[in-house]
Amino acid sequence: MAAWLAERTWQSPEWTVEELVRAKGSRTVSVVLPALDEERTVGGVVAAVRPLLGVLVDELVVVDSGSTDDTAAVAARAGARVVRRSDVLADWAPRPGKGEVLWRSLAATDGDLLVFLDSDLVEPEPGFVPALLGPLLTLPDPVLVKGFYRRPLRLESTEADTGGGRVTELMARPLLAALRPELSGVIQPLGGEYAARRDFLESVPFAAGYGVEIGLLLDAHQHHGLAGLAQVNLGVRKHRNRSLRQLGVMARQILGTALNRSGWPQHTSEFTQFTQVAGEWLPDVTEVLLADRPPMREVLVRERLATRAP
Ligand SMILES: O=c1ccn([C@@H]2O[C@H](COP(=O)(O)OP(=O)(O)O[C@H]3O[C@H](CO)[C@@H](O)[C@H](O)[C@H]3O)[C@@H](O)[C@H]2O)c(=O)[nH]1
Ligand SMILES: O=C(O)[C@H](O)COP(=O)(O)O
Repeated sequence: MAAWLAERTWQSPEWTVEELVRAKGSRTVSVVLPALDEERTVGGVVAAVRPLLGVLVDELVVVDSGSTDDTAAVAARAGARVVRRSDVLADWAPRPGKGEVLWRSLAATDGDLLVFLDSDLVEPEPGFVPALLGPLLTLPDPVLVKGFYRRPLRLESTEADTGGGRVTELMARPLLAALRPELSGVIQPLGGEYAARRDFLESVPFAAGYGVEIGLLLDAHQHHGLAGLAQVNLGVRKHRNRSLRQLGVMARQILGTALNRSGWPQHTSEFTQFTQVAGEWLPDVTEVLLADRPPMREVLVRERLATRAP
């Protein structure tokens, strides 16, 4: 792990866009933003990537996860192509959650490399995309490049605040240390800003909901070893923070995916939390979906066969 950390961690990524365009050659890049009700922030994230379109980036797609606000219109106005989750894979009824739209994005785009960025980022940096692409474009072995950053807990936090990433620090990193200690050098295992090779992404299952990042990390390591992973410093990341209660459900989903990848299969789970109503503590049960979607390569082969059938 120490050797990987030294060799595959870029503390100050310095690739220029020109260098990366040269290294890219004939390969293509799709940038994908999953979005559920992000009308306030999605335009800013699209605007941060838009200047790279036609230069380093070949397509910029917002995959809408069933928003009921103005996310799709705002994203389109800012210059992204908007894909609704029901626009692709018509035979697969959409499921809720982030993993579902990332999985569908593989069928909605055709870049050789994909970059995922969350659309709730506040003050996103234009340098995120070039930095994430650097290791994929300049080295032969990485298949997955994770971003890392300082994470303030609140948008209004001071410069020194590092209190964010509660699920990351209190669950995901301890869990990896127990289940897959080789991955202890990954600074932000859950981060939503990462880049990957399409051939890798199409070869693995996609976990439901918020399990998708830990699933991809564990699978990249399982199939490609530490050499398949890299991480780059993206500076500071601010986002819309969720409540502790919402993070509890997220943590259950991430735990389910990690256990699925470790020989304890789980497909759904009832997760009970408690709320105090008029002095009484009442249970509140959430059905947590833990089932994976199959590798997209298999799905596309089946789709092609179906369209060829008489
Ligand atoms: O059903 C959903 C839920 C979320 N999102 C989008 O996914 C992104 C991240 O979702 P968010 O709820 O903001 O997650 P975080 O609280 O930021 O959780 C962190 O940890 C998660 C678990 O690894 C990752 O999925 C996130 O990217 C990462 O930022 C945002 O753009 C959302 O709009 C969807 O598209 N569909
Ligand atoms: O990545 C995480 O740990 C969760 O998104 C929570 O992040 P926060 O504590 O910064 O809200």
